[in-house]
Amino acid sequence: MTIISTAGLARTFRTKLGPVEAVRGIDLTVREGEILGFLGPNGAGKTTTLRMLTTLLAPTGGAATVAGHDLATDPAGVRRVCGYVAQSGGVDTQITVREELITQGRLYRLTKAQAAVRAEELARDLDLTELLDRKAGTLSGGRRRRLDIALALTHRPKVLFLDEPTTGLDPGGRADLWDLIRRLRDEHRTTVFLTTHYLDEADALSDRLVVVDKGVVVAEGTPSALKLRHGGSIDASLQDTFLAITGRSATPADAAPVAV
Ligand SMILES: Nc1ncnc2c1ncn2[C@@H]1O[C@H](COP(=O)(O)OP(=O)(O)OP(=O)(O)O)[C@@H](O)[C@H]1O
Repeated sequence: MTIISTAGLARTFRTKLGPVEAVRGIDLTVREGEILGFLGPNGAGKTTTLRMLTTLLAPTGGAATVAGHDLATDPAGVRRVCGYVAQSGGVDTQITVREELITQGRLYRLTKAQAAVRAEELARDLDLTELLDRKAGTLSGGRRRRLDIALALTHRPKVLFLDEPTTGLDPGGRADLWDLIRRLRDEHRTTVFLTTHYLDEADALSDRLVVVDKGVVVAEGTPSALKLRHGGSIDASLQDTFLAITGRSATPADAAPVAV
């Protein structure tokens, strides 16, 4: 079943130097319960698309629905079914993991008691139980990212949007996060829409890939299908395949070692 569908989704920014067509017309579908890897070179329009699909940014053209809710006419409905973890912000905070989780629950209008129960559930699901009474600011990068994901899952969204979730993590932290993302799909049937610059990550995690360049979709399919079609063979690397599709490398923000 289709859970996200976009048609000609577009966003032009007005700047002093003139209009910037960040997203020129994205047509894509995402199926319920899949992990979709959303790839593209720097500046291709990935974050802008994510921000539109999560209602943080209004489109200037086209249309989209998320779990049956129309972006333009029912943004509150879209927000109810989405969780969004933005690129790492490096937030340092003096409050505990438990307090962060409870505050988030309260923002979603849970009672104090419900928010406390939900905090425990989320901590259990995301292996944060031992850390509930630690100050959030003292967590390692990987644990902080797990907390960010826990916060985004407070209202049990059907779709989780992750913008470069493993950037800056060490190999162990990346591997843990991959396991977590797979578990969300397998145990909760959560649809995961993620962007990454790490092609090994996209290859290992994604059920399907959508490649964007200059604000439009330039290729889509399973990792194997894309390798066969664009890389020349099913054994081609995703690096070579990506290069064949876009003419550019995926230019990771830093050269992270491979997690397996
Ligand atoms: N608020 C803004 N005002 C003007 N231009 C913007 C704004 N936000 C993004 N852009 C431009 O839109 C284009 C797409 O940006 P976006 O951040 O969506 O790309 P991206 O694919 O996520 O890039 P990266 O991989 O580097 O994170 C870029 O040229 C960017 O400079």
